[in-house]
Amino acid sequence: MSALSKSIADLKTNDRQWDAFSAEGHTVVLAPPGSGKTKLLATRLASDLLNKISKPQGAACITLTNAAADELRRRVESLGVESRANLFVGTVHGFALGKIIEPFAVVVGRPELAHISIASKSQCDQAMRSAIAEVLRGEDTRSAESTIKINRQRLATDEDWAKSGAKIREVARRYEGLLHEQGLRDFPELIAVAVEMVEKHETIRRMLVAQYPHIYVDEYQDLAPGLDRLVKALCFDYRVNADLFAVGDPDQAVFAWTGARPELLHELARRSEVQPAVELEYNYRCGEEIIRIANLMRRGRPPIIGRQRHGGHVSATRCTGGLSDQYRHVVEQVRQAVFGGVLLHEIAVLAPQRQQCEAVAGVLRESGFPAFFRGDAYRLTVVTGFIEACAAWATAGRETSHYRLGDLLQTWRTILGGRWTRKDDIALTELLMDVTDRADDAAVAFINELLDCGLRRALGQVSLAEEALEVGRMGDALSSGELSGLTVRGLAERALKWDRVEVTTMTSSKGLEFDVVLLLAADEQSIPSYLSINDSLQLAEERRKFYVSITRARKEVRIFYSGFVVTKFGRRIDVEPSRFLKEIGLV
Ligand SMILES: Nc1ncnc2c1ncn2[C@@H]1O[C@H](COP(=O)(O)OP(=O)(O)OP(=O)(O)O)[C@@H](O)[C@H]1O
Repeated sequence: MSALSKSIADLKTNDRQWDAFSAEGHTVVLAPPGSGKTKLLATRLASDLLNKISKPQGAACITLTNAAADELRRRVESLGVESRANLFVGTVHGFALGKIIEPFAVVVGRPELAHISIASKSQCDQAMRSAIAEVLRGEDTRSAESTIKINRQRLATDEDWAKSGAKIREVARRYEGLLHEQGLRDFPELIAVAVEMVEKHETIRRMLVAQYPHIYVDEYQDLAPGLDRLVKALCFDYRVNADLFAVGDPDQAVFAWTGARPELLHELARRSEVQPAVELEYNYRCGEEIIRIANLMRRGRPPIIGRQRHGGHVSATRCTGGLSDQYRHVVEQVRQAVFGGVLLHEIAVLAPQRQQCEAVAGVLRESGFPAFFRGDAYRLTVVTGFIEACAAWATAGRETSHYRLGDLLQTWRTILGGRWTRKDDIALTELLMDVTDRADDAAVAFINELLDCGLRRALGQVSLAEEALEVGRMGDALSSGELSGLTVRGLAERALKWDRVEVTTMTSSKGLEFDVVLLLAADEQSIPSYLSINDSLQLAEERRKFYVSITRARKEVRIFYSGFVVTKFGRRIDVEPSRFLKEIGLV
């Protein structure tokens, strides 16, 4: 039996997955945690590419992150699908830049957009500060930046801007003007430009739909309104129409700060052109007790039903000595889990704040348990992940690094795209062999060598502008930022996925799964954050983060709280345990 037939046979054992897999027309799948959403999406995409979509047509599959795109690509390949020219699997930014702006900028009379430089975060911050100072001289500037950010991410209409006040709009215009004067644009503007190009020009819609007659979207609830507008323009236009297959879960929406709104998925599911939504019900990940607890948070929504895993454990422990006491309890739990046979990388420590993640990772390491917190110095993307993997292959021992040269060269060719020649493979291989003896050199020098080896040329493609920005952040972090001084060996360690406890913020735990989840700081004002308590939308997001966090575990969830929090000014405030702990009956 082929891998694809086996995967299809698995879906047949689950009526709802099978309904979604075999649905015709626009399809929306609501998929609670661990319900096989990724398996369903990969199997459907692979099956459509092999049986339904004949070359030269292809498909566009939009994911939330580059890491998710990578995982999906890997799964689709493992199901026997070869890559083809018109197969796009990537983020909405990648689609907007590489498939809309780059090819059609000249067609719509905006040739300047065919060669864009993306502003870095510090350039954006600087432009925003200057715009606010120029336009709002002496006025109240407190909420200006956040209002402008959210309006731009949400592609605000004239009416929305009018509600924010004329001055705010003027600041936004000045901000964009300041970036343009330096030949720069930021991502919200590029998404807005791409949406406008698609909405205004039927020719562009026709050409996109001809290339990508099937559009697949993963994690719809977390993708901002720009993607929603693109989907509507490409799938619900009465003249040209791509077929939509969208999966997501409004209950797991945790990216509101990017402008995403879970209601967009509900609205999509209610559209008359869309088949009645298929709601998956089985959970293949969590033990029964974890599912029971998760169902307490589903508030009237159909319960999820456990499949495969018995048992499960969820508990809350009060650590009266505050966070440091909670860290000690984490160390003890890790010790017990390891003693019980759990592998280190099957243990995750989750915390609401980045600083707490850094601190607990430090305490674990001091106690002799390798622990890793990725942090936000740069994001893990195809190219930054490739750079780390190259360092791992070159220094961690080729046999033990878990990376294969063949796979690295495959990614190298994908990154170089049409610019790849055989010489590039030779150059990369020679560089990696050479670095083997220089594991203690600065990682930043290694990145410069990779850039000289052909990576710089590749990153000049407009479609890789997002990657170029992230590699720039990586370089900055390694040369003068929080990772400065890191060696190639240190960089390699970041790529390893085994033999260490994973420490992550609650938000970044999205999409991951572990045997044991240890959740810190479950006190009021911390979970939910004091900043969200008076805002119902933010509070709902905090609740979803908690729900996402506990549903990462297969076997065990242990939650810690202290009965007090310490403010950033060092003041102790006595508080109740998190309201979510009360909601699930643990306190
Ligand atoms: N029909 C099925 N039969 C057997 N196993 C399945 C089936 N569907 C899913 N699984 C397994 O369930 C596990 C979870 O699936 P998957 O990773 O696709 O979940 P998910 O819905 O994407 O999770 P989340 O959204 O919470 O990250 C995987 O190990 C997958 O192989």
